[in-house]
This record gives sequence, C-alpha cells and structure tokens, in this order.
Amino acid sequence: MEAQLQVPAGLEGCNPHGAKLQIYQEGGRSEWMQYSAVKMFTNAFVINTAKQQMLLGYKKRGFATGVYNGFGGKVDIGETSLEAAHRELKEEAGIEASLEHCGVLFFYQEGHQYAHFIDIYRADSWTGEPTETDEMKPQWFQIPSLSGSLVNLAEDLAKTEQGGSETSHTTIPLHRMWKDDVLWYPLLLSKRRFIGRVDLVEAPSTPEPLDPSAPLHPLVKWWFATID
Ligand SMILES: Nc1nc2c([nH]c(=O)n2[C@H]2C[C@H](O)[C@@H](COP(=O)(O)OP(=O)(O)OP(=O)(O)O)O2)c(=O)[nH]1
Repeated sequence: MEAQLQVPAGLEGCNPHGAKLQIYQEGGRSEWMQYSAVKMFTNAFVINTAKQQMLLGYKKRGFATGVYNGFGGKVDIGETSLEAAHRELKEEAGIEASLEHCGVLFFYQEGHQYAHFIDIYRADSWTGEPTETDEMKPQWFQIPSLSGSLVNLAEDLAKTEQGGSETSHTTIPLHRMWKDDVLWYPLLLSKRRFIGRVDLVEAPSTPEPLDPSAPLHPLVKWWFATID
C-alpha cells in the first residue's frame, strides 16, 4: 500500500476518503508559519468555456483592495460553505451559478490574526448579468490557451504579468492578483482537484492606482497537490 503524503498544517481532513495525492509544486522556507485561529472563506470562479474567458472582480474596498479575484468571502455561522459561495457570488457579482467544489487553498499572511481556509469553486455556466456592486467590479478576461501542459499554462499565465498594461486587461491580470494565484490557476482552469497552502509576508499597503511592477504580498512558502 502506498504511503499518503504528509499534508501541511491546516489541510488535515481535506482528503477524508484517502484519495491519491500527488505533489504539483512546492517551495520556499523549511517551516510553515504558526497561526492561532482559522476562518472559513469561499472563492468562486465563473468560466465561459466557449469564449475561453474568466470572470474576475476588481476589489473596491476592504481586505485586498485593488486586487482582482474570484467572488467570495467569509462563511457565516449556520451556513454551509456552498451556501456561502452562492450568497457571495450573488452579492458581489449579481449572478447565480451551479458551483462545483474544485479545491482548498489554506492561506496565511504573517501578522494576521487568523489563517484563511478557502473553498475554491468553479462554474461553467451562470444566470444573470455580472453587475458592479459596492465591493466588486466584475470583468471578463481571456484565458491563455489550455491546449498545452499545465506547466505551459503556468508560463503563459506568468507572461501576462509582464505584458499587462494599466488600461487593457484582455488576459488574466496576474500582476494585479494575489501572488500565489499563478501557482494554482492552471489546476482550476484544467479542472484538476487540488489542495494547497501558501504563507506570505505582509506587504506594504497597496498604492492606488496599483503599480503593476510593485511586489504584491510576497510568498515565503507554498505546497500544492492534486487529488485523484
Ligand atoms: N485568489 C485568492 N484569493 C484569496 C487569497 N487569499 C484570500 O484570502 N483570498 C480570498 C478568500 C476570499 O474569497 C477573499 C477574502 O474575502 P473578503 O475580502 O470578501 O473578506 P471579508 O473579510 O471582507 O469577507 P466578507 O465580508 O465578504 O464576508 O479573498 C489568495 O491568495 N488568492
């Protein structure tokens, strides 16, 4: 019988049926940072497969202002993660979608009171028209070709970091997203189930307007595995 991989603290219990885990990528420091509490979050990504586009929201206020992300937030007391994901998608983007759970991102930023345990969801269809809210401005972005390997896709995604400009965001705007997203977007986009953890050090407060060349929340340790 094959030995199961040791998963980072925070991800225990994410593979209750003992499915096969395979390291996708890992790196950084030798030790994970210590956290004292964990809160549950959701993050939902809507994909237009026919047009090869992804809906992202520009965060207008609160945590991570100025960053593009999927739609999500805290899971409220008495709510399941899936219920929270539907509620947040409606509140932040004005749409409804059939969400499929595709991964877990455990995220800890140095100096923060708690770690984020984020259930990541994906939908390939939706109802309603994405609408700007007080918190998020939704916008469609082109996904680089999915025909190559995951490694190629990660490289294609990374190229958008250098190629992005202030005014045109035709491809996914990695230079304005959390630094770890390039590590797991290839899995999300190719529908591979995954679990992962990232530790980041505190970055200086984000300048407005964002400087695309400025470092955003530097990563100090990361680990991602696919689940089969
Ligand atoms: N893509 C990505 N998302 C992340 C990372 N770290 C992280 O917390 N998130 C997500 C989880 C949540 O979807 C979102 C944080 O939610 P939020 O900004 O709405 O938090 P909030 O405290 O205002 O919660 P709420 O009022 O909306 O419930 O950011 C990351 O590294 N990459």
